[in-house]
Amino acid sequence: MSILLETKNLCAQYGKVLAVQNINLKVKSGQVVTVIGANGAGKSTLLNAIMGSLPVPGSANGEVVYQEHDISRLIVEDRVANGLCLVPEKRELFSSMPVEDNLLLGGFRRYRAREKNWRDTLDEVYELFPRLKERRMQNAGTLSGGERQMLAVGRALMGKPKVLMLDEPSLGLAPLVVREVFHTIMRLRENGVSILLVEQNARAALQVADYGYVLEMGEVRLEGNASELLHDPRVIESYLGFGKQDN
Ligand SMILES: Nc1ncnc2c1ncn2[C@@H]1O[C@H](COP(=O)(O)OP(=O)(O)OP(=O)(O)O)[C@@H](O)[C@H]1O
Repeated sequence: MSILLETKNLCAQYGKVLAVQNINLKVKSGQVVTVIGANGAGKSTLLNAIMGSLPVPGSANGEVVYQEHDISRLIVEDRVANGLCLVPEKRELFSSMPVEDNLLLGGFRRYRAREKNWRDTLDEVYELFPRLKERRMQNAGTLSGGERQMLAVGRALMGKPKVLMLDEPSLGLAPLVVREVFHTIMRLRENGVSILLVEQNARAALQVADYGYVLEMGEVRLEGNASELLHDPRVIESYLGFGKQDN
């Protein structure tokens, strides 16, 4: 399996505060890789550093290597054009616009690049999320939490990303909807999308992932095959809870 995305000694800071340091992470083609960790561990910062979307440009150093090219100096738009896409924790939908317009905006870059058949992806997204098709004329701001999450993922898929980065996709969702979200992640993987998944719901994340990293205070403390991490006493004690089933 070839390495699609890799970080080499990636660091990011806010002013003088180092929020993530020396992260060496790999996403191989077709894999789901998860980064788990407590509040404030640096998970979102890591995704933003990979995407080039930190609040202050240039506040990351180290390398982001994508398909063997160092992309760490590219602006966000160019990283998107290369095939990276981030669904941020806040989803950032256009609330006063209908579902379908939000989705079409996700394909705007491909439209502008005169990519043929870019609109066909809309049917693929509707096939994956029939609920969005039913609600395609409804304003995004009136959707339920789970539907908003589907729309955020659907909009990202309209750009045909090769690596989809998801920041806490299960946040604030009811257990049944969380299950649906993780089911979707498995379906995306079957469709050939590689996924970098940041989650506080460690158990569910490790259950769908191939490989995992445990982030503590900005540093990788543990890494390994997800199935091994699920049984690692340190992970169980700190992130899974004694005998606790999240879903
Ligand atoms: N814009 C910012 N300015 C200053 N400090 C920030 C900023 N964003 C995040 N931080 C700090 O960086 C650290 C890492 O935050 P980050 O949001 O990456 O953690 P996280 O693991 O994603 O947490 P959570 O699970 O709560 O979302 C925290 O101490 C946070 O307070």
